[in-house]
Amino acid sequence: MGATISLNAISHRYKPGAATVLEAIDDQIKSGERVVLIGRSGCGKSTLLHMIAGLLMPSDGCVKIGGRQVTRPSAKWNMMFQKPSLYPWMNVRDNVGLGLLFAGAAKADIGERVDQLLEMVGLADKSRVNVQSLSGGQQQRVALARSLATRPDVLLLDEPFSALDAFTRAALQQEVVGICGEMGITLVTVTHDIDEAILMADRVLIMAQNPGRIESRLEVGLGWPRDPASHDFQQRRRALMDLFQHTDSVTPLPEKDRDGARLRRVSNG
Ligand SMILES: Nc1ncnc2c1ncn2[C@@H]1O[C@H](COP(=O)(O)OP(=O)(O)OP(=O)(O)O)[C@@H](O)[C@H]1O
Repeated sequence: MGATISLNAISHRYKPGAATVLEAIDDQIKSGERVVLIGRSGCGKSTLLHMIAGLLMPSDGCVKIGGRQVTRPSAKWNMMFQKPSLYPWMNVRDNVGLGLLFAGAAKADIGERVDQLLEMVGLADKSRVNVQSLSGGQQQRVALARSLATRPDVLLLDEPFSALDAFTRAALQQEVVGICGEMGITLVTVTHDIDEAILMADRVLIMAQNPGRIESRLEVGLGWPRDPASHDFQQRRRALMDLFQHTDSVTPLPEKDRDGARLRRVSNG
């Protein structure tokens, strides 16, 4: 499993004559690679992720997955959002199995696959529980299991852990990276968080805004699992912070954002 993703000369305006949101985006993501898109709010990260998911077509250029142009969503490239968007009237296992049901899988196969997935995400004992009675982190695990059910080649995450507490977030970051590694899934994650980027990426694409573009790239070059307290992790974190600050300095920021940027720089050392 896994598939290459090529971003070919992508530019985008939401309407003819409107501002250019993305300009000349080019990148080749290898099969099984874990890539993080990072950048300031509004630089076009989600727009680009929606294009990879086939939810939005670029004005110019194209996305290819496994060499084929993406023109629509598919169960082979699944997207997970900040809010898990589960069906509140269903229990855990029915939510997880829904994609397989739509894909026409046999009931027995669905049951077996759902059991495996619930085991994988640590929710085997919650199988018959209604999803509304789960914590935010548990609901995200259900969404993760549902995303993995159709054995996707590509998993796309749009800030999926930002609403969770720090401990749950750290556990899920490591789990997702580990599961995608085991299954060979190509993983693209959007985040604002420098630590999350170093924790989850083989390679980080740093985006600048006005118009949105890839300003620089960082090969993280650390093994798995990663220890945020280690010297090497902290060294990569600083390298990414430097690139991020450089990107800020070449991008004129709106006045209202400047204090926030300065504060973040101070607090991140
Ligand atoms: N449906 C839309 N119609 C028109 N403009 C849009 C639409 N969606 C996003 N935009 C604009 O495109 C730009 C990029 O938005 P996008 O959500 O991709 O950025 P982002 O980097 O993901 O931001 P954030 O980190 O805040 O989620 C912004 O200026 C936004 O206002």
